Amino acid sequence: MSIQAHGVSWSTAGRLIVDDVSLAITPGETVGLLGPNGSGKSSLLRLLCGLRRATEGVVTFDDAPLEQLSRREIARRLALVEQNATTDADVTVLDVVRLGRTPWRSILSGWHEEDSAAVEQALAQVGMTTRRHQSWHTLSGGERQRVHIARALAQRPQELLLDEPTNHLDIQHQLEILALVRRLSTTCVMALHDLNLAAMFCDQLVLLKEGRLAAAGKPESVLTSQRILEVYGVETVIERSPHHGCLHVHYLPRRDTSTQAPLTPYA
Ligand SMILES: Nc1ncnc2c1ncn2[C@@H]1O[C@H](COP(=O)(O)OP(=O)(O)OP(=O)(O)O)[C@@H](O)[C@H]1O
Repeated sequence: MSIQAHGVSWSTAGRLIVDDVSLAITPGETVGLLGPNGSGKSSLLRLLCGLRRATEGVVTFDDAPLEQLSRREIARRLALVEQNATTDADVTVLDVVRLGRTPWRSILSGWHEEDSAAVEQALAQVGMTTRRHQSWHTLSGGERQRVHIARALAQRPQELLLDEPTNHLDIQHQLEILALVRRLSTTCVMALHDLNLAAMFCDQLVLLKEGRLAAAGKPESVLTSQRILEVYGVETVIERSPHHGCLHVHYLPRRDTSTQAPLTPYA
């Protein structure tokens, strides 16, 4: 297994945020982390990469407890793309992507051909090659997101954790970034809100409800109408799309239970 969580819990300020979560992520898989707002997705991602220390349970990488790995070992093998990460420094796109090479360099080592190749490939993968000299502060939200992903890709990690990577992206770029993530041989775990995109681009899904694991497995076993109703309180009809072959979730308007009125449009 690549990453495993064994009965992981995290509490803060007397509140249990992540509650006894166990999961096993197979190398090379793309895993979607789903759940309503506040269900603990970001917190679990932070526990998986060691930014938070579990109050109970253990996270392992290739069966080694996370605590036994040095910061450098973790930084080399794992990259995290957080939501809304920003900087006050006056840096260019290239500067940000080059930061992805930091774990591979020491104070004494120079900048190598391999570092340049990784940076160029990452810029090309997110379609930002021609923007390399643009100031970070002048980028749109979606462009910043793509540059963050390029920084993570330049790191050439074994595991890539992404917190809502499609946030700020228009639909074309959402599809492009998720297709890119899916194509990578890197193990990817990403928090997502869009159930349809999760069904299209993930091998496995992990669904959280109030910090607990509600379901985990292939999209077909996790995304059922009954479960979506239990976890999100939303009625759905789920079918296999005749267009792309993946599950498609249709969200149904709320029924007016007081009048038993038929389904009405959201508007
Ligand atoms: N450092 C903290 N101190 C106090 N509460 C926290 C802290 N970090 C997270 N929480 C709380 O834990 C809960 C889970 O937060 P988290 O960000 O993990 O959820 P999420 O599923 O990623 O949510 P969203 O979909 O809205 O991004 C929230 O209620 C949040 O307010």
